[in-house]
Amino acid sequence: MSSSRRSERSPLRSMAAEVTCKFRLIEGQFLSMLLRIRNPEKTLELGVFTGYSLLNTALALPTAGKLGNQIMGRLTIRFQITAIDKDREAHETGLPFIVKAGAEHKINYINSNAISVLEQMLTNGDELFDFAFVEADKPNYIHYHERLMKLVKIGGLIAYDYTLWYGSVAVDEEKVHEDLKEDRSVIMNLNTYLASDSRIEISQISIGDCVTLCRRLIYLNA
Ligand SMILES: C[S@@+](CC[C@H](N)C(=O)[O-])C[C@H]1O[C@@H](n2cnc3c(N)ncnc32)[C@H](O)[C@@H]1O
Repeated sequence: MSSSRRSERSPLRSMAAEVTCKFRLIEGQFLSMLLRIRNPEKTLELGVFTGYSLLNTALALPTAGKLGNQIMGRLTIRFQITAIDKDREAHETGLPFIVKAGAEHKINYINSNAISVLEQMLTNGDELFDFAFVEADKPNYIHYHERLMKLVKIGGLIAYDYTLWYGSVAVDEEKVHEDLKEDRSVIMNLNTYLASDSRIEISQISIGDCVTLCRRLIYLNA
């Protein structure tokens, strides 16, 4: 892209950045409120980046029980959030803020590809989660969903972020910016998939760029 084209687009980009910040703030408040209402013990986050939603989650979780049980005289830490991301550098950038907020001990950060960690959890038969927040690579959302259907408790919640994809899913394709087109079609497929999945009930919350909440029902399709 030429420098003149770049500078032409910069006001739009800075406006988009400002809108995104506002989205994120409102979404963070929503996430905190949801967690305080649900009071989950064990949560999962796919896609941490610098940890904005992770910090919101950590601060919303109850303090009681953050340190686990006394087992044979030893204090074992029961992590309440398992947070997975392949970008360690981003996590390390945000980590000082998590430490400053006194929330680090609630987090079990795993630097890895999310699918392989979920597969490992299924193989190990790990304890199920009460809540999962998904904001990693959009093309894998459907693959995450299939695994989360087995890793989140019946009655537990899965939240998928960005399910309006900057509003593009509601706009004719020819009017959509080139940069958004690929993930728009991925998100449209996901939305159709979730809407027809009888193992869950869903609610698309028009907050930030939309969060789809899925409550796991009885596992119908064995
Ligand atoms: C939009 S950011 C997440 C934002 C974060 N939840 C927040 O509140 O700031 C997406 C993150 O997903 C991570 N990611 C993308 N694909 C992934 C994968 N296959 N496995 C693990 N992490 C992945 C990226 O490294 C990136 O940090």
